[in-house]
Amino acid sequence: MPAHKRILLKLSGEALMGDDAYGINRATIVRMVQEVREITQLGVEVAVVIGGGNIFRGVAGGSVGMDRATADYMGMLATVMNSLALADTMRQEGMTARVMSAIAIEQVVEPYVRPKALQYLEEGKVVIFAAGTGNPFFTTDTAAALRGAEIGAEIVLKATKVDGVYTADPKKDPSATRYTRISFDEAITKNLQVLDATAFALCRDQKLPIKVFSIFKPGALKRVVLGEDEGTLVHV
Ligand SMILES: Nc1ncnc2c1ncn2[C@@H]1O[C@H](COP(=O)(O)OP(=O)(O)O)[C@@H](O)[C@H]1O
Ligand SMILES: O=c1ccn([C@@H]2O[C@H](COP(=O)(O)OP(=O)(O)O)[C@@H](O)[C@H]2O)c(=O)[nH]1
Repeated sequence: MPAHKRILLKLSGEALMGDDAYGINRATIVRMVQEVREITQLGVEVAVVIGGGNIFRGVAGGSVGMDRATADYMGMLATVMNSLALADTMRQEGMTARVMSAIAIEQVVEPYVRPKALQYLEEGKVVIFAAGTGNPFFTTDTAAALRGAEIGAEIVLKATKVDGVYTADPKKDPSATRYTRISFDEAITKNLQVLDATAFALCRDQKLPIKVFSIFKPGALKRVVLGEDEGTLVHV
């Protein structure tokens, strides 16, 4: 029995690269989609927000002198590309997915309309929210928190490059240890960077728990959905 009826899954854009230097690695995206298919087969309603860091990261453009807002719009367009790739891979794997964009780009994908998203979810379709929040200076983590709250998801699942929230950045501090659970307040006070502060604050205010787990570990998503011990739960 799944532990949740409706979830918001945040997939790292950067993880789509697999072992490549940039872009979308075919084997990686297929594997991710197959994992999502497994949880839809459990009867879980799945909405997805995907990042864009494998194609473009706004802060990187900003750091080389590009106007930050322009760079961020490029980042949002990168998430549209990833969303289209994800939806198409889902189609090839026998699933039905709908992409909805936060910025108007209607020849390409339909706009985000909340009641329509809810309808798709009730019909068992996977809904992929593209273009983040539609606003520069935000991240796709914040988009995941926002859409998660809007659609009444029971939890935000952040599938990322690390297998949970650590006492410090595990890539910089090898002695860091992983939390099994941590409260929002503690994570904010300790300034733990695995989700940005805006996303954290939004989830805390809305009492929307977050589970952080590895996107690279086969079977981890299913284990999370079944409520098994996996990753880190950030709770109220
Ligand atoms: N306390 C921490 N616990 C876990 N990861 C952390 C922590 N602080 C920083 N990080 C870093 O956060 C990164 C994941 O966050 P992020 O860059 O948002 O990834 P994503 O591509 O999923 O959006 C990890 O690669 C990790 O190095
Ligand atoms: O609401 C949003 C979501 C994303 N972005 C831009 O899109 C990029 C890609 O998203 P993100 O870095 O969150 O992707 P990920 O870390 O998952 O690869 C960000 O760097 C921002 O430049 C934005 O401006 N507003």
